[in-house]
Amino acid sequence: MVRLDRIGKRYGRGPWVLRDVSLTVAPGEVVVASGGNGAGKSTLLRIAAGLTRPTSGRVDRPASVGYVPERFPPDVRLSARGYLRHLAAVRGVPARWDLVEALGFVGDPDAPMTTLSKGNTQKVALAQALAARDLLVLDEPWSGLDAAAGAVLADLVTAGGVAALLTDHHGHDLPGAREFPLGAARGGVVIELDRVGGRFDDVRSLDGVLAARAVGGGARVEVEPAFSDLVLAEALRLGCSVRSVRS
Ligand SMILES: Nc1ncnc2c1ncn2[C@@H]1O[C@H](COP(=O)(O)OP(=O)(O)OP(=O)(O)O)[C@@H](O)[C@H]1O
Repeated sequence: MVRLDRIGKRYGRGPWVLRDVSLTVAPGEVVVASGGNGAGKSTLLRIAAGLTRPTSGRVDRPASVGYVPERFPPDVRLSARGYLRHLAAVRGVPARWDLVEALGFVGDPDAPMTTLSKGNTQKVALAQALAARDLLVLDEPWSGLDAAAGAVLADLVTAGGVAALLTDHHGHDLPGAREFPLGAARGGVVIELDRVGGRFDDVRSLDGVLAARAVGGGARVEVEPAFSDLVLAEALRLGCSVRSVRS
């Protein structure tokens, strides 16, 4: 499990990005950090993974942590197989090429990573992280994945039994996942919708939507308070029904 206790973070003398944030993610639990752009989600994940030091507060993290950054470093010269082997050796975990295959990798495993497509690069990055034994920290892990790989990833994250902390701008449906709102989303209005179905992307892209998550056939949407009437009206116009509104 990972425990963040009253974490604060500011970069240099800049404003506080995180203040007094406490979060525990237990084994088998999936937590999705949510909030608008700049709310501090990636910062929180980097702190949880041990890549950024908090300015205040304390972090207890387990030994075996897998991390996927929002953007894959562009200068990795290794092949896909070489990269996986290298990171597995560094982290003391097995090199799980089977996970790369499960995600539907297409390409030459021995070609340089720089020649792979974005989605196939992401599959290799995910596979090295998913080999971790205790904690997964995944920043926008669906980025670049096709629908089939995205569904496999959702299964791997929820069935793994390890603690998982992630971000997901696209609001994938992850059964049992808990949301952890940050920044502006804390003051947002939460609207729960039914009968969203295939119109999820239309709802998510409405003006004023800070975060949106598919839940079954519906959605949970966090909205800037000034836009809540507009979002409600547009959601109804799209054919959704409103289950609840909370501010
Ligand atoms: N290395 C850095 N140096 C200075 N400021 C930074 C650094 N990294 C992040 N920040 C600032 O911290 C704030 C939070 O950034 P962060 O990337 O954690 O937000 P986020 O919620 O992940 O945003 P997004 O949804 O846009 O990815 C932003 O104002 C950002 O400019």
